[in-house]
Amino acid sequence: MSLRTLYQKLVESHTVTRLDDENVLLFADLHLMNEYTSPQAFAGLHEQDRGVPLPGQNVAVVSHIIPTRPEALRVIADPASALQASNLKRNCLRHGIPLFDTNDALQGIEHVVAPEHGMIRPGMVVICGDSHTTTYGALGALGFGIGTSEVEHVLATQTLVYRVARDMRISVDGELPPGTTAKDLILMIIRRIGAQGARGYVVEFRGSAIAALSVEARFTLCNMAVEAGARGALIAPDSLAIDYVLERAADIEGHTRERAVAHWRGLRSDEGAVFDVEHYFDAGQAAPYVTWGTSPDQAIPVDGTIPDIPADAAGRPDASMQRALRYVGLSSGDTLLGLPIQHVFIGSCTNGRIEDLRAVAGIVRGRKVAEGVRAMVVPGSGAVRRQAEREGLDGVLIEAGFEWRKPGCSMCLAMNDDVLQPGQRCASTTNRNFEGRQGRGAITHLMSPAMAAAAAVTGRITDVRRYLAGTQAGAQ
Ligand SMILES: CC(C)[C@H](C(=O)O)[C@@H](O)C(=O)O
Ligand code: SF4
Repeated sequence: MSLRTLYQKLVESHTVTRLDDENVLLFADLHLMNEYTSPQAFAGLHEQDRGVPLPGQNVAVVSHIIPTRPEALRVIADPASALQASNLKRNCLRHGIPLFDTNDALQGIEHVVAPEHGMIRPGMVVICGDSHTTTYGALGALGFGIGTSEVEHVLATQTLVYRVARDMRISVDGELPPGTTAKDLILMIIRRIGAQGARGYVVEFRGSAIAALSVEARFTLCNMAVEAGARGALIAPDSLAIDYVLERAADIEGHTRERAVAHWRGLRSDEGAVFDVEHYFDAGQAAPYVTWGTSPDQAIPVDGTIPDIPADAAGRPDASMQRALRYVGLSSGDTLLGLPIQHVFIGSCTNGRIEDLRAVAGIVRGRKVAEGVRAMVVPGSGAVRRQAEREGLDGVLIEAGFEWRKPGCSMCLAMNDDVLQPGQRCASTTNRNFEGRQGRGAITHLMSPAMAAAAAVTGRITDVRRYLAGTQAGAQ
């Protein structure tokens, strides 16, 4: 038998039938939904009088449009958004689909909620009408985003017409230097391969630096693989990933557990399997990365400078880079160190988990949010929020001057009440810095939670390494 990659194995084990040279009908073990990309899908389903054959293999959340102010009862003020949420509820009730509704204690962002309840298991295919479904590769599950019409197909059949991707392997060896995280690593990778660098590929991450990452850090990495255009991300499940799942999947016991673990341990690319493209990185080269522009690949080490504008053969300067620089109010040669920010946002499916909040609390403990800066922490889910409160992190953050919010997508994208004003500059732990992403005319600088925390207390983009005990590195 020919040697196969983990990706090929997952596709093969979920192929109901091969449709042609490029496409298969793929079975989805789990289909996640949000209020934003599901309404038309349900409407289409109902028009054709179809049902949902496997409602228990679907789960829905309300996350994008909800307010995150810490009121006891959250009420969605915008009528169109309120309708999306009530439609989702009605549709879920009608079909018996489990829902994490606006005011449920465990509500949150889909990509934070699903893994923390043990719903994501190695070897699964997980589909969702949301691009950051690649997150689940951290547990050895093939996750990817789809469009609304495809959501309808998955609801009706639990399958999808799927064009098989090519295989890319990204090997990362070496050790992440102090003060750097998985966020810095993925920003470094995206910067090198480009925002379209993995387009058409599913990326398998491997190497000693990947093995050393916590499961939550792996979520961050796989979450942002889509920002390099990847159609999926995978990390072969090791004992760390398997333990993470077992701790949360209460239904897997006894004999089933043994069989599951044996199966999960075998989920890896065959030795010698061929990848269409390979990239190699040294984690030791990572530094705290910050984006300067309007695409996630426009990133530099915090103590670096914004590159020159490249020109084509005829000497014409790159128009998209010119436009990005104009939008963010910066120039080639500028450094980001010391750049004043007005807002700090900690949260999202990239960096809204408990380890992220611990990292933030670690920096801001005993310090204050700088004068004139508005800083908020929006936990990725109710469970994260509760855990943080159990650890007293909320107290540390509130004492420092942060707003302690309820879970949701919040300021990751301006689709709810949390929106920046034009011209405001935000240090953000999210995944996209597109024009207007956090509010019309607002400027987003992507960075790690620790870096965003450092920006909060200084009011400027700051090298977090200056806060590491016993070092002067990066001192401004
Ligand atoms: C709203 C949704 C379709 C979108 C996505 O697909 O990712 C959003 O979550 C985002 O992060 O831009
Ligand atoms: S937190 Fe941001 S990236 Fe994640 S699902 Fe919500 S809007 Fe998309």
